[in-house]
Amino acid sequence: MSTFDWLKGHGTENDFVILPDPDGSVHGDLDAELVRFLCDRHAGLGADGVLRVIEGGKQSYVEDGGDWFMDYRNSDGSIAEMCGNGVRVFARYLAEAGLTGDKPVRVGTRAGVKEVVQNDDGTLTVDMGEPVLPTAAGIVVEANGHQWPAVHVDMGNPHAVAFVDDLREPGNLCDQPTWSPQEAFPAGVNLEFVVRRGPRDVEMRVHERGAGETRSCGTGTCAVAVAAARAAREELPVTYRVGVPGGEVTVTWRADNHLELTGPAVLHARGEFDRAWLPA
Ligand SMILES: N[C@@H](CCC[C@H](N)C(=O)O)C(=O)O
Repeated sequence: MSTFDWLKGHGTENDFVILPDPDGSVHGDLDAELVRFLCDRHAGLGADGVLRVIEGGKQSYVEDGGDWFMDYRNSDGSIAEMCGNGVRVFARYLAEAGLTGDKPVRVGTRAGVKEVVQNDDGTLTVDMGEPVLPTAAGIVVEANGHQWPAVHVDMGNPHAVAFVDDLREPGNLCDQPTWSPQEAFPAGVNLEFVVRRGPRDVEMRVHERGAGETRSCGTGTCAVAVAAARAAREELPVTYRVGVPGGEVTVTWRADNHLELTGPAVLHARGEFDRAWLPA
């Protein structure tokens, strides 16, 4: 097929191109070059990542694809296990396309199945599962001539959380911040820089693996809430407000050790793309 449908959506301004592909036949294995082109903010549609929508039973990437499988790609074409803002936008798309009912939708990801519910106030809540805190200590993150100790939190995808005095300290984040030891994150890492604003209230910036600085990162907000709650020796359950450049979300670390992420998700454009427009 030379043309295909696309939509755009965002969650706290972490933005995505959505590619409906119910039986997986429109995009095959999804070419990394096509992803890079679609995400290009000058020559393409512009986005932090791509959410391909495949029926759970029609994909072959994971054992349990849920009701619908979210095939997530970063803007550089790389594959990521999970995306906390993306999964809400994904569920919003399913609802607006009439593909789900009132029940929670089970979204398959490379980091397991995530249940998403729509709330009466228009937000969506995702059960993000349990955080993993690898014991490795001594991780140091460096950006803009500053160094900070960082906490490793795995949310299905890898995060390093650094508490800073001022969110301006990491600079413009155009360059990839570095970390050591390198072996701590052999597959790369998402880096969060955080300040405390008050009790259970934090603000962050993020440099995403495979995308650069973005205006929000849902898995990153969960990693930050975990790092902040542990540092404050909070008892579970505990809820954090996490501010990001593109808005705010809430993260509840439940007594059963699961994290619940609640935030907005909107669709804001749609169209048809002709493969003939791809650069030769
Ligand atoms: N923006 C996402 C995370 C997307 C994947 C990430 N860049 C990675 O490579 O792990 C979110 O909202 O969680």
